[in-house]
Amino acid sequence: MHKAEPLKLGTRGSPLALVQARAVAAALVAAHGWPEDSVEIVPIKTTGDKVQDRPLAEIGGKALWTKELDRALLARDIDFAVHSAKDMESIRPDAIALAAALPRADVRERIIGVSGLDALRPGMRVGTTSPRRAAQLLARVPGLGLVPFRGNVATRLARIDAGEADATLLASAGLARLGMHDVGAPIPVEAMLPAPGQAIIAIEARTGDDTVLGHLAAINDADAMTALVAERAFAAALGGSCHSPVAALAERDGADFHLRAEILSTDGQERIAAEARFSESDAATAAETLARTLLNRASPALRSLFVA
Ligand SMILES: NCc1[nH]cc(CCC(=O)O)c1CC(=O)O
Repeated sequence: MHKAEPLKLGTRGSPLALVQARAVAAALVAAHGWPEDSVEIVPIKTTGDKVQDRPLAEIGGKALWTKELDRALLARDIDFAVHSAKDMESIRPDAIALAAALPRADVRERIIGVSGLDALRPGMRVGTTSPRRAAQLLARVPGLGLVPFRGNVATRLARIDAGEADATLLASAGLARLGMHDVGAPIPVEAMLPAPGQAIIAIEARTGDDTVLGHLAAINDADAMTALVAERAFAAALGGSCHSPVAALAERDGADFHLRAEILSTDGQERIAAEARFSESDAATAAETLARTLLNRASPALRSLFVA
């Protein structure tokens, strides 16, 4: 049974965020057989959207994508919030609960501007402000130039067209959701491991709001949620900031899950990778153990990028 009052879905207002919000609204309406207008999309501008000219790491990190949505959620201006899981801090307020994850899209990165990773040469310029992407690229091609490249997907593509850099990297999932299925070349995860949460749309609601949490449970994808729990527990256990180059990918493998992860120095010179197998019930503990293993193998300098 659905009440007359629509459920309010909070989202950022970027084109990608709005597509993702519509996907969540459509999934909810379909799962419950509700009328179209039973979910209202409420776009909310975040600090991350307002400040476009500086790297995220410099202006305060991932909280800038969530703060205004958190506030609206706790003030009951919205009933739940939709996020790119990749953009969420690894530690979230206790009053906010991870309610559901949509089925994961293509986890791969795509390279735009050149034919593939192998085409990159020292001295070429790649546009990115992601410490992970920068470090992964520098690990492969020392001497690569990096230019700061923020802004939404369309802006970044326009900057390549304008010659501001030779290449850039974007998540395949975001491009596909924007209808750009053929832009750039996909990079195998073996060559470039994605960010924790990449290609997962996550939904948060108020802790204890059992009505809303119950509605959202109907659209949860159990495998995506398990992967997300593992990847986020890994990132949280590392204790890094948005300056710390971290990659992690958990995937179902038969009855179990397989987690691959790596941490890198900012210049890509040091790269520590490891993997683990785990069952659904111990996603978080297995990921925390893997994080400690990686930190133990890291040099003091690399470790200092993580544990305070
Ligand atoms: N940092 C911005 C962001 N957040 C989520 C995606 C892509 C969609 C996803 O991974 O779910 C993107 C763009 C990109 O990095 O290419």
